[in-house]
Amino acid sequence: MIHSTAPDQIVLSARGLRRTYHKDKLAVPVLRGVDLDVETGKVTALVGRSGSGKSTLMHLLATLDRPDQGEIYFQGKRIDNASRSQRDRYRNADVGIIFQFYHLLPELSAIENVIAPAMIGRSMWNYLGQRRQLQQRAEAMLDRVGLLHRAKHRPSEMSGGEMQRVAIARALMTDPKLLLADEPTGNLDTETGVDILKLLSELNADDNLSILMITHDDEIAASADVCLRMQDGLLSGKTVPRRAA
Ligand SMILES: Nc1ncnc2c1ncn2[C@@H]1O[C@H](COP(=O)(O)OP(=O)(O)OP(=O)(O)O)[C@@H](O)[C@H]1O
Repeated sequence: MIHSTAPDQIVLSARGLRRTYHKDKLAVPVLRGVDLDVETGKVTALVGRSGSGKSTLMHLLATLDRPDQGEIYFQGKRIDNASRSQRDRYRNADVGIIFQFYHLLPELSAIENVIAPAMIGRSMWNYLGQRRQLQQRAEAMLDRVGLLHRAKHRPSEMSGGEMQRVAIARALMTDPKLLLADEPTGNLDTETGVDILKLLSELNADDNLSILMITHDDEIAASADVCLRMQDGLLSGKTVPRRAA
């Protein structure tokens, strides 16, 4: 165990996670027994050299992939072996997920992209009944990320920073407790990256949103509350003082 924090102060935890990829009869053990505690209300950075398994771990934590061994708990409840519908609920509502390359749908406007995941699993009638509420919520989230004026723009008409803001607004639609971010500034210039980090920091401070963020950037890692390092398929962690903005 990395921290000796009380369970209600841990939003997400993992014990003994193992994941081995198999390619051309070759076994590539990537995670060799990862223990992890993500503290509630904190920004946690996940660092490590390229290929060390950060994205593999993030995929397991997001239930986009399953571990070969080990357990994952969200707010004390086991999720890695939960039913498909429980895992869908966790992935679609309990956590928000953002990626380096935004993963927006190119044919949809910003606001349609923000609303789109809310349509998954709803019948058309159910969606139509709640359309006004979803629209209002999406507008509020776009406003929260400073992008309401771009609501009708498509991704091709937006900058990288703007697209990442749309992705963040989309992730916030369900009022998640935890944001999982895989290199959220990795595709942005330094200045835009700083703006996105400021926004994430505000969401953490104002809305008590817990954040787990993969980063290659030492400065970003140093600005987090906790920094976890992936090395040789295992995690080591330390708490760092958050630098004054
Ligand atoms: N589907 C897969 N099949 C086989 N090997 C894979 C697969 N996905 C990842 N790997 C291998 O697993 C290792 C870890 O990959 P992963 O993407 O988790 O690393 P990372 O730390 O996120 O790297 P980066 O910082 O470059 O994004 C790498 O050696 C990669 O080649």
